Amino acid sequence: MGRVGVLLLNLGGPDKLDDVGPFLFNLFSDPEIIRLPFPWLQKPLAWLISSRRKKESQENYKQIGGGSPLRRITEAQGEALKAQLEALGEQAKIYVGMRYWYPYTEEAIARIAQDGIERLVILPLYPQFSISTSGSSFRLLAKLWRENPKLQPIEYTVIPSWYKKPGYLQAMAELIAQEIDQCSNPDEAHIFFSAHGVPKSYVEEAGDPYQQEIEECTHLILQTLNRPNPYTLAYQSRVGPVEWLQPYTEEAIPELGAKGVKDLVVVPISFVSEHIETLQEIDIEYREVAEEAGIHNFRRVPALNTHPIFIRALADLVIEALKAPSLKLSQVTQMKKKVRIYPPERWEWGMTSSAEVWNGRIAMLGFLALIIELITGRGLLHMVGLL
Ligand SMILES: C=CC1=C(C)c2cc3[nH]c(cc4nc(cc5[nH]c(cc1n2)c(C)c5CCC(=O)O)C(CCC(=O)O)=C4C)c(C)c3C=C
Ligand SMILES: [Fe+2]
Ligand SMILES: [Fe+2]
Repeated sequence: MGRVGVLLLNLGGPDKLDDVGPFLFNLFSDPEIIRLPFPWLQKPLAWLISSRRKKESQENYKQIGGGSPLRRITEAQGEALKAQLEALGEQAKIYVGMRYWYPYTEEAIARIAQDGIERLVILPLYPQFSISTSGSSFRLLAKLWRENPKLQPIEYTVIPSWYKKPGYLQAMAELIAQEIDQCSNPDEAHIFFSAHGVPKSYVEEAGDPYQQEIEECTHLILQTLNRPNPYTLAYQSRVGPVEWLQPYTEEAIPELGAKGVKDLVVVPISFVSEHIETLQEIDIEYREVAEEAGIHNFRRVPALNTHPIFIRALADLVIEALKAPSLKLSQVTQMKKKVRIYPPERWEWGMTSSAEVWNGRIAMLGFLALIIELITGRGLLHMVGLL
C-alpha cells in the first residue's frame, strides 16, 4: 500500500501580536492576493501595506486574545482526522501546511519528503475553491514540486474543492438548526450566510469559480436544512479600494434591520475554523451593526472545527481520493490558466525594450511614492484608499 500522508492546507494566522506585521507582509507578498502588473513592485508594496495595516489588525487580534486560534484548531482537526481514518482502517500521517504563517507549507513538504511518504492526499481546508486561497497554495506546491526532485516519486492527488460533500452539508445544517431553534419564532429567523469576499475582478476577469461555488454551497446547505426560513447571502472582510463581491455584509445587515428583521442567524461559510473574521469581525463588529439596526437577537453559527460529522466527511474524502485516479497540481493550476491570472502570462510580454523603458519609469514613480509615503506618513496609496 505504501506510506500514506494527508496534507491539510490552510491560510495560517499570527500566533501572537508581534507576528501580525510579518504575517501581513507574507500575505500581501502573494501575487494571488494583490495582483500587480509588475512583480518587482510586490515586495515593496507588501511591506508598505503591511506596515500601514499592522496597527489596526493588531487591535483586532487583541480583541480575540492576542493571536489567531487557527494553528491550534487546524492541528486539532488533523488529530481528529487521523483518529477517524484509523477507525476506518486507514493509517495515515497528517501534515499541516499553512500559506502565510507557521507551520509553513514548505516545512510540511520537507517533513513529508523526510518521512518517506509514498502516497499523499492534498486537502485544502477551504470547502470552496478560490484563486486567492486553495489556488495560491496549489501554485506554491507546484513550484516546490518543480524545484525538489525528491518529491517526484510521491504519488499524490489533489482535492480542489469539496463543498458538495454530504457530511459537510449535514454538519453545517445541524449547527444552523441548533441556532434557529433557540429563536422565539424559529421559522421566521433570518439565515444570513456571510462568505469571505474577493475582489469582483477575480470572478469576472480571472474566472475564479469562487462565487459560483459559494452560491451553490448555500443552496445545498439550505436544501439539507429543509426549513422555510428566509435567507440572504453577503460577502465580508473587504480590503482595499477596488470593488469586491456584493452585497457587502456590513450593508446587508442594516437593510434587513430596516425591513423589520429581529432574529438574525449569521452563518460563516467559507472557512471551517474559528478565526479572526468570525470571532472579531462577526461577533464584535457586525453584532454592533445589527444592534444599531434594531436587530437585537443576533446569533452566530459556530465554525465546524472538529465537529464529528464534518471530520467523518474529511476522512471519506481522503479515502475516496486514495481510490480515485489522481488529480495533479498541473491540472488544478492549469484549470484556471485559460484565464489571465497574474503574474507569468503578462510578464512574458513585459520583456520588450519599450516595455522595459516604461517599467523603469514606473519603478522610479513607485519608489518616489514610497519615499513620499515614508516622509509624510500620507501618500499616493493612501489617497487611492489602498491603506
Ligand atoms: C475562504 C476564505 C478566504 C478568502 C477567499 C480570502 C481572500 C482574501 N483575504 C484577503 C486579505 C486578508 N485576509 C486576512 C485574514 C484571513 N483571511 C482568511 C480567509 C480568506 N481570505 C482567514 C481565515 C483569515 C484569518 C486568519 C486568522 O488570523 O485567523 C487578512 C489579515 C487580517 C486582517 O488584517 O484583516 C487580510 C489582510 C484578501 C485581499 C483576499 C482576496 C484577494
Ligand atoms: Fe483573507
Ligand atoms: Fe477583517
